[in-house]
Amino acid sequence: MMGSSNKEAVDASLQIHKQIKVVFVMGGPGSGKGTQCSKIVQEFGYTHLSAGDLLRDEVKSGSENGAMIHDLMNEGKLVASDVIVRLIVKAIQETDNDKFLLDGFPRNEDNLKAFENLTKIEPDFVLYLDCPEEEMIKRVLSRNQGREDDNIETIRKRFRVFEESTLPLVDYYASKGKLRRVDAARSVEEVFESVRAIFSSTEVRPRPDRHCNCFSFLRSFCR
Ligand SMILES: Nc1ncnc2c1ncn2[C@@H]1O[C@H](COP(=O)(O)OP(=O)(O)OP(=O)(O)O)[C@@H](O)[C@H]1O
Ligand SMILES: Nc1ccn([C@H]2C[C@H](O)[C@@H](COP(=O)(O)O)O2)c(=O)n1
Ligand SMILES: [Mg+2]
Repeated sequence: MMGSSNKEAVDASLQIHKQIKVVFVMGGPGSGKGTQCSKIVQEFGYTHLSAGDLLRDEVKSGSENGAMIHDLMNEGKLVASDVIVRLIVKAIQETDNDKFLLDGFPRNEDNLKAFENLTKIEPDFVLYLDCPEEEMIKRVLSRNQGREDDNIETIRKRFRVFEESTLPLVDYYASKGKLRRVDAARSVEEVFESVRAIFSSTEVRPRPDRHCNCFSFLRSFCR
């Protein structure tokens, strides 16, 4: 066991010392979080951090937590908050970008508290991909990405965890006015139309007319 002062020192070294913008991307298993995040990355330049992928990479790396993470994921259960939060913070520290999509995080209140305690970061907003369970089950069962937890028994458990632990957080962000809900039961492109509108409205864009005027003034001055 790590002594408490030693643990505080490790926590301090994990703090994020840069101004960053974070968007939480929430939705049930198979709602399309990963799919939409890839498109947001292409169009808006975010870095995509999938909590599930970070855990799967940790299992593959053969780390001391790997076996424990593997077993929990295959039972459809959640991994301890400090484990996933440390992986997310490390990934943010190692990335030279200032805006991040946290896909599949937070999954419960304890995840959120651990993240807030360590980083003091509040999400700009929360994107929620709202999809009926039958559609999500259909998508996950035909995903074919070799995920061990994509079997009907584990999927059912993942849905129960989503309903019991994650949906209350969705309601919490709705009550704070931070939730951006999208109907995810449409085609990938239709869903992205709605997602694009949300991200476009939050981007601070340079005012091109002012820049153009400034450059044309400089050009005429140098002639
Ligand atoms: N709008 C959509 N319509 C039809 N299929 C979709 C749509 N969005 C994603 N899919 C497909 O559904 C499957 C699940 O999508 P994706 O992996 O993006 O979901 P996810 O929310 O990240 O799931 P998980 O929480 O299990 O990681 C993939 O095979 C993907 O290609
Ligand atoms: N905050 C998190 C995120 C994910 N997990 C575990 C449990 C999930 O079933 C699994 C796969 O996640 P997905 O790729 O479906 O987003 O990872 C967790 O314990 N805590
Ligand atoms: Mg995913």
